[in-house]
Amino acid sequence: MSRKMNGCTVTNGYNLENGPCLPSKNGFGCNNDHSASCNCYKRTRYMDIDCQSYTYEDIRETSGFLLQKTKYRPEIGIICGSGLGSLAESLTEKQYIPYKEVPHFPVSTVKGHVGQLVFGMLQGVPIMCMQGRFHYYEGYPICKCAMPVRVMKMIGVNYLIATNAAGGLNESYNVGDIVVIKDHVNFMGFAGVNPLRGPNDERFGPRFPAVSKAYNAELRAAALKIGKEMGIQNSLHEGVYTCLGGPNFETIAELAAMKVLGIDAVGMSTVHEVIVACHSGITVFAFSLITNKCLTTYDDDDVANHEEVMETAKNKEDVLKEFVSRMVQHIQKIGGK
Ligand SMILES: O=P(O)(O)O[C@H]1O[C@H](CO)[C@@H](O)[C@H]1O
Ligand SMILES: Nc1nc2[nH]cnc2c(=O)[nH]1
Repeated sequence: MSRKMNGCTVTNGYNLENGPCLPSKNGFGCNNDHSASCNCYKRTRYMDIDCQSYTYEDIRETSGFLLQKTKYRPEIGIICGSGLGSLAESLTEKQYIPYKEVPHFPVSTVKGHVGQLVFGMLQGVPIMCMQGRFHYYEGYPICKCAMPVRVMKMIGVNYLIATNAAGGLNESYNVGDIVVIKDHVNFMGFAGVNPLRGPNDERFGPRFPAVSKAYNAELRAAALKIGKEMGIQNSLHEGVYTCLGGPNFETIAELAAMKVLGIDAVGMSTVHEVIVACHSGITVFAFSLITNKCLTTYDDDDVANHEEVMETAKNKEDVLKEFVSRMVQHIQKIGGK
């Protein structure tokens, strides 16, 4: 059945003359060029849900809302990992904005992720902090999990500190250690699950971004120096992180395979955020707290569990607050406001 929609002749949702055509959910229609910036291209049925990302205008609406709500103009953003929400509590003059009040924002569904933005000051520096992140296993498309990073960028953030809880696969790691991430293996990306999949709006960044230097070398070196100054150098490492889709923890065979690939820490987050940060020109520093040792033999009695993850995070909150606070001080020194 054919009818006119947004200036296109549409048959069963498809514009047979010019390609697929549907109105966007906002009611903005096709502008007939069917380019990546055309709403009909972005909101069409031929594209699967993982590609139906937020438009530039959506992100502008979200950041505009936040800029109106807060007096802060942060250049540094922090994402708190599982059980690491207390990092936001070290900010002073805090302003909380629950995700559910922010236009287009997903909401947190995981224990240990409060689900609010915290604006405030740390070391005299304005900070935007996510107390709760989004994971693929929660059911959000991966581009939506990474969407807040684009919002950060539009607000003026140039440095991202991404934190996470992870299983230690490297045998030299102990529970409670910190791993400065020097690189990642994007397993989900191997299967095409990538936050940049879908039409690319060049205003966000290039179609084919390089990510081989995603984890800033200068900040990594600074982190190791700060670790020494804090006297925690024996429990501080540099390593390779990977994100699996979750929500189940790994099998013994999966962990054995990952070990061969040189992976040191295993989690279910961060990689999508780092890719989007890199795409938009944000400088990244990321670290894992090793909340549990990956169990790599069949005769281990234990099994991985989220309670242990949360408990370890709680036990390490003071040292992590100090570590992050010193990193912020360093970033401010080298250029972040
Ligand atoms: O990566 P963050 O959010 O720190 O959380 C990690 O801890 C949870 C599992 O206990 C998973 O969500 C995993 O990704
Ligand atoms: N995938 C994964 N995520 C984690 N988050 C915290 N610990 C773990 C773990 O052992 N595996």
